[in-house]
Amino acid sequence: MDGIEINFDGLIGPSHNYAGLSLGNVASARNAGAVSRPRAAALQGLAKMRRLMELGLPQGFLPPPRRPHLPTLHRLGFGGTAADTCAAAWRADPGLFARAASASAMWTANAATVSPAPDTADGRCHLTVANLATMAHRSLEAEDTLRVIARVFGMQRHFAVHPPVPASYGDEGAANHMRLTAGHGAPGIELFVYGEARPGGFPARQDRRASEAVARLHGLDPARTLFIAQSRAAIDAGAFHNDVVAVANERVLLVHEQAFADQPAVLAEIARLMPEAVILEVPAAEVSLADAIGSYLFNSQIVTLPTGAMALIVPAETQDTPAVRDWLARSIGGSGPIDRLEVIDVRESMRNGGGPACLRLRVVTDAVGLAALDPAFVLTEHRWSQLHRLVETYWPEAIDPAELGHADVWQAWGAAYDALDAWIGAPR
Ligand SMILES: N=C(N)NCCC[C@H](NC(=O)CCC(=O)O)C(=O)O
Repeated sequence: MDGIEINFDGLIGPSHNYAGLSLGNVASARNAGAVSRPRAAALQGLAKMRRLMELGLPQGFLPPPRRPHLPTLHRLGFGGTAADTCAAAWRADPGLFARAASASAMWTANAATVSPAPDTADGRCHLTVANLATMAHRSLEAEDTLRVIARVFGMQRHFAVHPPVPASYGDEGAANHMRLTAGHGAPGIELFVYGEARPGGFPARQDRRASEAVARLHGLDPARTLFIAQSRAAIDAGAFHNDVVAVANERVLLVHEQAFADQPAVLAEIARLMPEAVILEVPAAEVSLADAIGSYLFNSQIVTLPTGAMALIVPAETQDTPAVRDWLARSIGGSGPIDRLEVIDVRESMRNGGGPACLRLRVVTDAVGLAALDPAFVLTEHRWSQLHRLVETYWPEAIDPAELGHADVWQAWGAAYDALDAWIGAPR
């Protein structure tokens, strides 16, 4: 198969705010209560998509679901019109309203787990939507995500879309999944990283049983599938997803020395299964876990450019952290496997713990599969400009979380979703 990777970035929604909802995510906790800038946030996300398009890569987007999530507020006993429901929920419990209003679906690395066709038993690309069951605000995403993923990947000859695994087994999607392969279109090995909770420690958000279920649903070869325990040190330092301490692309694995519980055994097993793998292990002595997590070095995208060269798309925060900046200067380019560095600004998302890699769901397909995608969600230069204009027109400039439930705030979001729906062209 001639493998092509397309990234689907989450369009950052008009309700983007800092509510401090994610225990174990240090950036979310640190910025709780700060004023957010939804328009700037969405424009930063769009600029990242544009940069990847300029690098010659296909790019898609997934739209933000409507917030506040009225069905949840109704199920929680708030009723009447939308205005009544929101007013009552905000009055009764602002924290609960904030959960229903979060724009967290922007982090599409948590939308689904994707196994490309060369790895699966039936030769189709399989996607399992994540249940995101561990965090209340994120668990609201699955229903809408399933609907939009089923629409984008509706062509069943090429894609198989699975609903989330039962919520008793937390699944956070591609953020805890990596694939190593000689080339996108060749069979690969798939690595699922799960966490184990420590009493008193931060929550482990990926259940091993959920990962095993996804591997079964996708028809993966057990001999080419690894289930890897995340290190507790990483979880407790704030690596609430594996993609905060590791990232892979084709034959390259970039990983912090303290990412996995039994790292030497894991790396040996990877080398045994895939001798051509190139493992770039960053020693803790050079970049501490705290610096890795603070700068989001590993939440970078590694992409293969049309020339075959690889680029590392890093957040600007990596340049503010001396140990990380120096490691990048030493390690990228030259004789290493990653040829160039692209620094991008997604600071609004970063302040909620979402870097470049969190904002995208990568899907490997081929030219025929690419043509089968719903074109409403694939960007051309023209469609990117239209989306940019729409965000400039409708997205609010700032949100103070202390005012989240005020009617004028959430009503403005409604106008933005209506405009977006009209532009996309059909109900989602
Ligand atoms: N690593 C990946 N792939 N994704 C990042 C997700 C960030 C998200 N932050 C939040 O949900 C914070 C929302 C708030 O506090 O307002 C989370 O913790 O689930």
